[in-house]
Amino acid sequence: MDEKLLIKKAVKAMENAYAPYSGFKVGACVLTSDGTEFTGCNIENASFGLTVCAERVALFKAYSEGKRDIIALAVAADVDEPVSPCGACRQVMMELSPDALVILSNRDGSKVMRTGPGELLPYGFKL
Ligand SMILES: O=c1ccn([C@H]2C[C@H](O)[C@@H](CO)O2)c(=O)[nH]1
Ligand SMILES: [Zn+2]
Repeated sequence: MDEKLLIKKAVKAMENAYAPYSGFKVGACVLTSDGTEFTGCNIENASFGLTVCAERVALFKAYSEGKRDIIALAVAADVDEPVSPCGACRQVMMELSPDALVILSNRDGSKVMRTGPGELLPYGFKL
């Protein structure tokens, strides 16, 4: 797996962020076991609670195309330090991509953290 390339794609997806309210742009790129990639960006709404994060957009795109075997998820935001996913995305990652390598990046891939859903959400809720 080319982690650098996956980060690059997350950084690129950030450009499509629709974030007129927060100004906080995020991009994501999911990689599945057959090599397919799905990008995502955050999409905000005037009714703030309807906002969807970049991570969930990318994960939902993969699932909606029948690709569930997610091996990696790169996330990048337009900030100096690697982005930290919100609690909702951690919960979704735990269920939809439990074994994925999660790569968190800053705006240009110069600072990166490697983690996973289990580490991001210890004792996460399960049914
Ligand atoms: O990991 C994160 C953190 C935040 N956001 C989005 C949600 C909202 O549009 C904006 C500010 O919270 O950033 C993401 O997409 N992913
Ligand atoms: Zn989120």
